[in-house]
Amino acid sequence: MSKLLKKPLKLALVQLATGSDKSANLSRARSKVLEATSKGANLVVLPECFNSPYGTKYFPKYCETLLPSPPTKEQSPSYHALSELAKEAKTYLVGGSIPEYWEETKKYYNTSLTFDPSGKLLATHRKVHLFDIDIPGKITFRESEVLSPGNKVTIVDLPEYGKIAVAICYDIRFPELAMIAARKDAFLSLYPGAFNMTTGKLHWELQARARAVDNQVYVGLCSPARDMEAEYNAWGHSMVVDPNAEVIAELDEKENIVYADLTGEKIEETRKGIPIYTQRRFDVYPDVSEGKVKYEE
Ligand SMILES: NC(=O)CCC(=O)C(=O)O
Repeated sequence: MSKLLKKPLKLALVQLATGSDKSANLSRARSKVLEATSKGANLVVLPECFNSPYGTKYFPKYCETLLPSPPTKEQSPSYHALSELAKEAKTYLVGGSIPEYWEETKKYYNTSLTFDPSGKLLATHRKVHLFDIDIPGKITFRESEVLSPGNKVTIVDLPEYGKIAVAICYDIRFPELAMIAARKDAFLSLYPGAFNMTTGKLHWELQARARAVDNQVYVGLCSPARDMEAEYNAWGHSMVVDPNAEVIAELDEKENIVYADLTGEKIEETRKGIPIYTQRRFDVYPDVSEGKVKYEE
């Protein structure tokens, strides 16, 4: 038996078609998550900003209050919809992300909630690296105009399976998060994410495969479906990459669900063949998972 992934796990990534109607987004997410679990999924993932359009002007309009936890239904309909759905579908559920407003600090965050099959909240990840880029003539985006960053690495223990890491979209460009999680025995790094038509083509698959090959873990990227009528056109192409950095499941840009069967044996086999795990030279460079790291485990 593998120490990292104790038994096989069926992962499902829901590439949801999202729109401007929050309650329609929530009910569409419900039907897709139930579809995924009817096909045997044990862990289901929704995309970044699954309950709203993606864009800085939408964060204040669609935000919900999560603290103090648990919020009331009025404060966060999405929290309750996700919790009830995880329980109804009897699945671990990484609820993509939603815009959060924290009254105490008057700050907005891009926040992901993970629930267990009893509907209990297991973890909260606030996007650590905000998506601020400027590629002239292609795309300019500044999440930091509205959002504040989160401040910790999120590792979630799924007791029957093992540990997973959750981060959000642009976080994938910072290899430290996945590396730290892998060194702390996570078998999978998950990124609800909405890359775009410029950087999606360039870097979406590359980033997924890079995090997998660096750490010899599974990686899952879950995008919204592409909507060419929306202001922000998501790349789509939700995918699962194995510990050997091979893309084992991938969608095109349309709404759909992608599945992959993850095993501990695949991780062990990869690490045995190319044993970077025992070849690291912490006498030459520091281990980024040691020292000053802020975690939520
Ligand atoms: N929502 C995001 O963080 C987008 C990140 C992105 O497109 C990138 O290129 O990175």
